[in-house]
Amino acid sequence: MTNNLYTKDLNIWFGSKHVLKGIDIEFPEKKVTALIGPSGCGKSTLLRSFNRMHDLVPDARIEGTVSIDGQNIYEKGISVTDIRKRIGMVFQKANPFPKSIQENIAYGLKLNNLDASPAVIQKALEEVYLWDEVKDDLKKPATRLSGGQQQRLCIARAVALRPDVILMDEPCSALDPVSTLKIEELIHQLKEQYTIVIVTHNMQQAQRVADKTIFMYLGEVKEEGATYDIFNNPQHEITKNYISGHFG
Ligand SMILES: Nc1ncnc2c1ncn2[C@@H]1O[C@H](COP(=O)(O)OP(=O)(O)OP(=O)(O)O)[C@@H](O)[C@H]1O
Repeated sequence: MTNNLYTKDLNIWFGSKHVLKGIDIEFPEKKVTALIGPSGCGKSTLLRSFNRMHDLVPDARIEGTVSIDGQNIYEKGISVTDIRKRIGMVFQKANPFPKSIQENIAYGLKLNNLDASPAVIQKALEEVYLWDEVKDDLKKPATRLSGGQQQRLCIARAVALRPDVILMDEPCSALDPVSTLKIEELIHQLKEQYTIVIVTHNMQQAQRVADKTIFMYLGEVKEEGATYDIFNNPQHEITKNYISGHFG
């Protein structure tokens, strides 16, 4: 059985607005896939659908399949907590809980009845290269960390649950260039263990981090392929115009 993430004829509406139209895509395992496209084309809506973030949006309607490990995450009776354990999410703005650094990691572990021992917390912080920076401050509020450190803590929080997939919605857009570089290096390391899907407006970033790139336009997938090919040999005029910065 494969734990590949894929969608089949995925359609999403908000009220009468048809926001995602017949999305059929596959995310290669233990690779980074970038979702790019102009503002409002549906990148975040797609990303959020992968861990059922639209469940609480009253006028959202979802049809089609989002499959992980051969299982449709929208099937009746599936545990959303379990889905979110397997498909973690990191947001645009770091959102640590108003708790200590160690409690930020322990919280999700306890919620999922997993080992939340100091050794497990240390390992998660080491994986995001934060341990050395915070090991003497584990009981201090996470909100005292810098923006980049907070974002790495949020990634550690996701990693601690040993997910199959990590979703990242513009994870560097609020960060300075040095912190951005650290997150990009971290993404390179993390893909050895996790499938990563990243939404980014930054074309250089997509080229630096992504193995595969998907260009979306008006709620549809216009073009997809190896990142090098999308940026060096786009098949559609609209992709070419977008990646060369003619609109966005
Ligand atoms: N909860 C919601 N209710 C109604 N409409 C929504 C909702 N969320 C998103 N939309 C609409 O869906 C469309 C796609 O939005 P989405 O945020 O997915 O685009 P995006 O490509 O991620 O844009 P950006 O790059 O600006 O973040 C937009 O027209 C947006 O207004």
